Amino acid sequence: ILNCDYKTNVMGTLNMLGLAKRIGARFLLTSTSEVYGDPLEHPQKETYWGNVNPIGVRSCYDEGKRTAETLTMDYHRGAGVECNIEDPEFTIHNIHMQVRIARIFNTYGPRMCLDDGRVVSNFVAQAIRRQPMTVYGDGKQTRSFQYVSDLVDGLMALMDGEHIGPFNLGNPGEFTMLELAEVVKEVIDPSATIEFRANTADDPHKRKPDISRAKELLNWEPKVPLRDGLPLMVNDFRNRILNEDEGKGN
Ligand SMILES: O=c1ccn([C@@H]2O[C@H](COP(=O)(O)OP(=O)(O)O[C@H]3OC[C@@H](O)[C@H](O)[C@H]3O)[C@@H](O)[C@H]2O)c(=O)[nH]1
Repeated sequence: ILNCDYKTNVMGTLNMLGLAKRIGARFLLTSTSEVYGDPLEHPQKETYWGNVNPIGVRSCYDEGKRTAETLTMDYHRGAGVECNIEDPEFTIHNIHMQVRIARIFNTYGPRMCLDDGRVVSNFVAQAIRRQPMTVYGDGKQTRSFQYVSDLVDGLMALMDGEHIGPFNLGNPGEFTMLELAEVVKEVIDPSATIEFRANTADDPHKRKPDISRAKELLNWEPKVPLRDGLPLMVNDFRNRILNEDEGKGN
């Protein structure tokens, strides 16, 4: 049985590349900072090949996205070659597809799933519900959090521009999980508490995008720092959690 991540990222990408090739569409691959694995280079540039465990519990996602990048570049270079051996002329159509690749770093914002398990949505929902924020491991691992509207601007600049990528799309503002919990406390509830839990295997120790390439070639950089973006997400989460509670008759 194949893990869903692998099916989506490999077979899904292959199906969509085939469709894009058939209809002549420009193809956007929303790849991920996870292609860098537990990085030995910091911050991460697009030229870094990464440090991914090929047989670990996150491998289906990480390697699935890495394979998706490989397939996308192969289709771009014309590996989606079409030949017909029954054709006496034996014609070969070497089709070079228009592709774009974004490596998306941790992103947050309104309308995220309340319970998808990601750290920003977990901490915000927990603090609003007056539950302890669950910090995995020692909380000293870092991530760099991008507000959703910055990501959308970056993706549009990428699709409208002439460069293939890959491009890192992320906010270089880097926080430990303990620092993130402090910001959530400031914004939602100064009396919020934290609770330590075991971390998942192969969790990257640090992550921060080098966005020089996107700045130079896409003329893009994020505008919304965490302390400005978080309150916008909190309003939306408060409303939805309140509606949920009312729905239960609480
Ligand atoms: O409740 C939580 C959840 C998570 N964490 C920690 O927070 C960090 C970030 O975890 P997340 O699950 O939010 O995000 P990850 O960095 O693992 O992957 C994320 O970034 C790249 C995207 O492609 C992935 O889809 C996205 O989930 C990890 O170190 C994790 O251990 C907590 O401390 N508490």
